[in-house]
Amino acid sequence: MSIRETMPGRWVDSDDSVSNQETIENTTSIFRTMSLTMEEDKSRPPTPDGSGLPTNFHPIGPGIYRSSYPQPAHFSALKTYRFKTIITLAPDPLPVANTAFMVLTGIKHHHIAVLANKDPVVSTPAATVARILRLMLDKRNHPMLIHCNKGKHRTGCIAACFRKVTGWTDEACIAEYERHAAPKDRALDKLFIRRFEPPRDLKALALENGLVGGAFAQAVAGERSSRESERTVGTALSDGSAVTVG
Ligand SMILES: O=P(O)(O)O[C@H]1[C@@H](OP(=O)(O)O)[C@H](OP(=O)(O)O)[C@@H](OP(=O)(O)OP(=O)(O)O)[C@H](OP(=O)(O)O)[C@H]1OP(=O)(O)O
Repeated sequence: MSIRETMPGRWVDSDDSVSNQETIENTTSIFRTMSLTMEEDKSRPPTPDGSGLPTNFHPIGPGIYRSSYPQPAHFSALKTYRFKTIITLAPDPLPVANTAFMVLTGIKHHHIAVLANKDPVVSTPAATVARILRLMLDKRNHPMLIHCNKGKHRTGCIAACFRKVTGWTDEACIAEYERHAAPKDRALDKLFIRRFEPPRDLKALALENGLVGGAFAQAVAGERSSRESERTVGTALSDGSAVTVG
């Protein structure tokens, strides 16, 4: 069930929202009436761990988080993270409450639609992936939340591409994707991840911004260490070879 079906009548096209002060005041009042507690909001069951956060909320690394679609009931918990940026990968127009939440908390929003990998001949263009990764690799945008509808497939693919840019092996990227998408992990998602070729300029950005190794080191013990990741990405840049990580 898409997010749109769970919140009927609460959608406006993103360009209808917050176009002027009056709109902001209107949406703010709507937001205030709509901000439900976890108990009141039946649009999504309370987060299993009782954290008040969206389901599938996880850190990708210091300053970068991933999740399912935030609901009004999650806003108070999300506020504690003081996000500077939210990237929405689901194509539907934003709910009014989400727009008001971001306006009220001064969050910069990027709405960049990513396609589900359900048809072998249809996938998200490389330029779109690169645009999202460039935002993720810029620490001036952190702390950042990136989300889709369930926080499994589209977010999982983008997170895996981010990992590849930061030097992870294909196997480690796919293992992490599977951890979050199981039991509905998709073969076409994994093919998308394997086929993703990290652009050299994004590798340079990752290295420059300290997003290779360290706290962003590959999680799978016994495989490539964070130092090896740094070497891999660094070598790729110094000798100009196009490195396909993994
Ligand atoms: O298995 P299906 O093909 O029926 O998939 C359903 C739904 O499964 P469900 O009905 O058991 O909940 C998926 O949710 P899960 O697999 O994550 O549980 C959902 O994935 P999703 O929200 O995009 O996942 P994220 O990318 O946001 O992480 C998918 O949306 P699309 O991928 O956009 O097509 C839906 O397809 P449809 O109903 O045709 O729109």
